[in-house]
Amino acid sequence: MILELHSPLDMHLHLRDGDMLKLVAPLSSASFAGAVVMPNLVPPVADAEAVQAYRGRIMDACGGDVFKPYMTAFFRSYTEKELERLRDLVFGIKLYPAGATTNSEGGVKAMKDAEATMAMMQEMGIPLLVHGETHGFVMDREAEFLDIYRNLAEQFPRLTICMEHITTAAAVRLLDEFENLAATVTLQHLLITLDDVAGGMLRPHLFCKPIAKRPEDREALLKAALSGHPRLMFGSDSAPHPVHAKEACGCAAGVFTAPIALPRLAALFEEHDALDRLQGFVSGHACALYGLTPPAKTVRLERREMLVPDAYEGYGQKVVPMEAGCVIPWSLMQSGFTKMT
Ligand SMILES: NC(=O)N[C@@H](CC(=O)O)C(=O)O
Ligand SMILES: [Zn+2]
Ligand SMILES: [Zn+2]
Repeated sequence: MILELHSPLDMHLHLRDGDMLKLVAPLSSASFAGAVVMPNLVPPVADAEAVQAYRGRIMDACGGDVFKPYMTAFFRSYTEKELERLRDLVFGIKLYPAGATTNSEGGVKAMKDAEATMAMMQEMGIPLLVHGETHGFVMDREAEFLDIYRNLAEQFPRLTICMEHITTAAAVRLLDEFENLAATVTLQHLLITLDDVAGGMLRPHLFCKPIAKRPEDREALLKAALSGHPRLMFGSDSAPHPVHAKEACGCAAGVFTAPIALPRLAALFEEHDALDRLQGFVSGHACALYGLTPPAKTVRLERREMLVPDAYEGYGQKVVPMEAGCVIPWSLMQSGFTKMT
């Protein structure tokens, strides 16, 4: 059986930089027609020059693959002039609460400091993407942030606000309270709970932020994704860290899923008789919501077993994927169609 996906998009992707970028970019450009690339580099991508330079490095790393990076800038207080330059260069601006996750120390310390920039973004039609976590108890950080989302959605009704990588049933419910809220959900949060991360031996390659939550949260996320919720999109949040940073006492937060994302999503949606909803989840909803016209790219999957490598290595980097060593019943078909001829 062959499944064709038209212009699949990853709406939340970390490509990193340097040698790691060279290793992981082709693993995304092989599967997707484009991706929303996160700006949390060191230093963060926080001005027009940095956005343009990073885009160039990403395109070089993707080789000849048909792949459109939808760039983002790291949220800070921008002047109107800076935003006017950025709006033609970025898909959106990504807000990190200071210290909430990887490379977010330079993020927003108090939401009130962010309001002036958000008001201008609303007028300019620049989407706001948010890592929605407080600094509370680790299992409550997203739930506590929902009031902030509610206030922002009310204060800026014409601003599209994307709740990135939602992990709770409460966030799914909030999605239906405001038309200007959207959300991405990762592969891992449709599959695992905190029990998979820490219920037995601690599994560093399943640790990410926001942390995986309870079974009822996973069920709510899965139900919304399988039902084709029009404002819920796939965003892998594929977040590669070198194996020594994951298999460590202080384990970096991030799950690396880019190479298995589409085959594993096909298996999941097939398991729930929802394969017909996959196209919308990985492309249609995002295109409709944001008015995107991604490059035409047909990605073919076939029902042939894929053995997930123990690691991906190259350019002096080594990254362990989720489900390393496991068998997925779907595979990406190798086809020349995805290369620029
Ligand atoms: N999700 C993660 O656990 N980590 C991401 C950052 C982020 O998306 O929060 C990363 O860049 O490593
Ligand atoms: Zn995040
Ligand atoms: Zn992320």
